[in-house]
Amino acid sequence: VYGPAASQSAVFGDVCPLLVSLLDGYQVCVMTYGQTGSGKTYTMLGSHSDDNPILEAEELVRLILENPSRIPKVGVSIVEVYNNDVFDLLAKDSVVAVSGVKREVMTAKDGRIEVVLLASDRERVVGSTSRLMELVRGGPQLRVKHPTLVHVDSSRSHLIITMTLTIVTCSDSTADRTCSATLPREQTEAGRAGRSHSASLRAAQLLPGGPAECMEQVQLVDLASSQCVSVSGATGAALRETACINRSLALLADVLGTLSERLGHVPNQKSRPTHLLQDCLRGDAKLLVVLCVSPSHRHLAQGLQGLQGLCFGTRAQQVQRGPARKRQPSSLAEGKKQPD
Ligand SMILES: Nc1ncnc2c1ncn2[C@@H]1O[C@H](COP(=O)(O)OP(=O)(O)OP(=O)(O)O)[C@@H](O)[C@H]1O
Repeated sequence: VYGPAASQSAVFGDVCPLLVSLLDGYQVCVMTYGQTGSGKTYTMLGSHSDDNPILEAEELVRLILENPSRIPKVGVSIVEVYNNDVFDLLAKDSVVAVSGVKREVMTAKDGRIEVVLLASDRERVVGSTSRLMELVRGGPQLRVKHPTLVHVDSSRSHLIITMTLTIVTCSDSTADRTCSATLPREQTEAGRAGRSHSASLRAAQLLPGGPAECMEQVQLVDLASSQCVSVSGATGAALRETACINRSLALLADVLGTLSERLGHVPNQKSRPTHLLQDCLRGDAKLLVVLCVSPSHRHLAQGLQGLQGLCFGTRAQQVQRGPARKRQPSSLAEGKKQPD
C-alpha cells in the first residue's frame, strides 16, 4: 500500500520487474482502477507537464538497448474505449468533444486480439526514443474528458496504450553482428516506408535455420472511473457515459471473478475493454492491477466499494491461474496475421 506522499519512482518499483518479464517473452499488462479523481491517470502517466518522464516507456527503451543481440521494432498504439466504441487517439489531431477515428477489433491468425489500424499507420513503428515519449505523452491527453462534481478534468473513457516489440533473436555471434548491423535501418527508413520486416528477412536468409521472431506486448490500461451518480452529479449524455463505464467495469470484475473461481468460459467478449484485453486476461499473462483510493474521508464509502463492494480488488487479487507462460517465438518464415 502506498500513501499519498509516495513518489512515482517508488510506485514504479512494482511495475519495473514486469517490463523485464516482457523482454523475457511474457504478455504484460498494468491496469489502474478506482473512483473518479483518485489518481489513476497520475499513477500511470505522472503529471501532464512536458518534461514529465513516462517511466514505463523509458525503462522499456533502456532494457531494449541493453541487449544488442536482438532486433527490436517498437510499435505503439493508443486507443480509448468510449461508450463501448474504440477510437484511435494517434489518428486524432486535437482535443475535441467527440472522439477521433473509430476502429474495429479483430482476432489475428495467432489468436491475438488487435485493433485494426489503417494501412498507412499500421504498426506505427517508432523510430526514436524521443518519438516514443512524444506519442505516449501526447496521445492520452486527447481522451474524452468531462467535469464531474468530484474531478474537473475527469477522463470518460478507458485508455489503452499498447507498446509492441517485435524481436528477432539471433543464435550465434555472426548472427548477432548481422542483426546489430540491421538495427538502425530497421528503426528508421524501412520502418517509415512500411517495409519494416525487410532487414529481418535478410538476416533470416543468412542464418542456418533462420532467426526466431517474437512479438511481445505491454499494455498500460487506465480505466475510466467507477462512479456513483449521486456523487458525480452526472446527467444527460454524461449519465449515458457513466452507465457504459459502470457496466464495462462490472463485466471486467466478472471476468476476473470467472478467472479466480476457475470457471470454464471467460466472458471476455461481452464488452469492448474485456475483449480488447483478452490476451492479458488469460492464465499465461502477467497482470498488475493498481487500485487507487481517494485519501479524502468524503470518498471513503466509494473507496471501500472499489476494494471490496464490487469485488474488483478482491477478485483481481484472487486470480491465480498458475505460472505465467512465455510466448513461443515463431520462425520468420511463418505467415503473418490475417483478419478473421
Ligand atoms: N500522487 C499524486 N501526487 C500529486 N497529485 C496527484 C497525485 N495523484 C493524483 N494527483 C492529482 O489529482 C488529480 C486527479 O488525479 P487523476 O487525474 O490521476 O485522477 P483519475 O483517477 O484519473 O480521475 P478520473 O478517473 O476522474 O479521470 C489530478 O490533478 C492529479 O494531478
